[in-house]
Amino acid sequence: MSDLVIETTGLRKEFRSLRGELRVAVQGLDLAVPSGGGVHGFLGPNGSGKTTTIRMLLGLARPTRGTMRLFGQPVPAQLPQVIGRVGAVVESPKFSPNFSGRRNLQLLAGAIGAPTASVDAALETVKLTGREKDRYKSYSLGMKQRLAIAATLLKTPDLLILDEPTNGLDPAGIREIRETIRDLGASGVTVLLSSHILAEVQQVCTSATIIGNGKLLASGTVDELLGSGTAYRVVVPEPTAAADVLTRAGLAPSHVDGVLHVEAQRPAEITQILGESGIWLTELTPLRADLEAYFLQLTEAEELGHDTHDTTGAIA
Ligand SMILES: Nc1ncnc2c1ncn2[C@@H]1O[C@H](COP(=O)(O)OP(=O)(O)OP(=O)(O)O)[C@@H](O)[C@H]1O
Repeated sequence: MSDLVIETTGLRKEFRSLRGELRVAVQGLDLAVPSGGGVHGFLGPNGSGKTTTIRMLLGLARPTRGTMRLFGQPVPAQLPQVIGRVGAVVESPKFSPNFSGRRNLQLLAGAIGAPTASVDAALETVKLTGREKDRYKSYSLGMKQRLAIAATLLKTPDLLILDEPTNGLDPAGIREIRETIRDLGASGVTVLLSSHILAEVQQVCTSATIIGNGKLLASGTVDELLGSGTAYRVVVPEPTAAADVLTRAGLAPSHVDGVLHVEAQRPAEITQILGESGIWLTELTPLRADLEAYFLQLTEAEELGHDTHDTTGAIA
């Protein structure tokens, strides 16, 4: 039994333009999203292939090549077996503008055979309680987006796929959606959150996959992604002794006012080397401030190396 909710191997999608040109939206993508709840970021610049990947996973587009699994089941072949466990907001859902948010959800619940109680529970989860009796057309964009998420919750999904859910929202709307997504992830639902906004992934996600030009660039927990190959500020009681130990282990640090700056793949490398010599850290801080530098570094490298005839991505 696979412990991955989403798994793609060598996934590829080609489009042919009206002029007959080949456009490769997704190029051999291996995506692995672990089960067990939490929010997994699917991060990439505009046009990097996120929506196309999601559409293929949901059976809305056919892959050119590659395999996909949801809950260990091959899709699209077994999609009918697993789709009941998946909620998705890919494009704006069609709600009746003159009905209230609650009435819209009641109709939907009736159509899919969900219990009436699930409507109020879903409204509460997305914090629309209090506004649920207002007409849909009076809702702000953020409220409409939260109602769309509520609609997916009626069938209590194990996996929720949200494609750029904060697009077009004002700062208050963005904050509310992010809180809702974080709460859902914490409640045990696995959420795939596609985004081109680095700060969003950093704030909301526990793990992430970064893509550029339809290709995998990096994947891991947000901490791992931040900690990968970075420089650290290391404070120890005896910096000279610590510098000797680190130098002997191949991580020659530089001294800055009694503080060491050390390049390492992972922070654990530094703690282990020093700990084994009986040197205990007072402080260990990544010097790179956020995911942004890492993301730009990855996507710029990809942009420089990519074949312009074969890809269509651009740096956001
Ligand atoms: N139906 C289609 N026909 C032709 N090209 C397409 C089609 N759908 C997507 N593409 C192209 O594939 C590439 C990837 O698009 P996609 O929408 O998957 O990217 P994205 O990462 O979701 O971008 P965004 O953040 O802008 O939504 C783009 O260059 C897009 O123009």
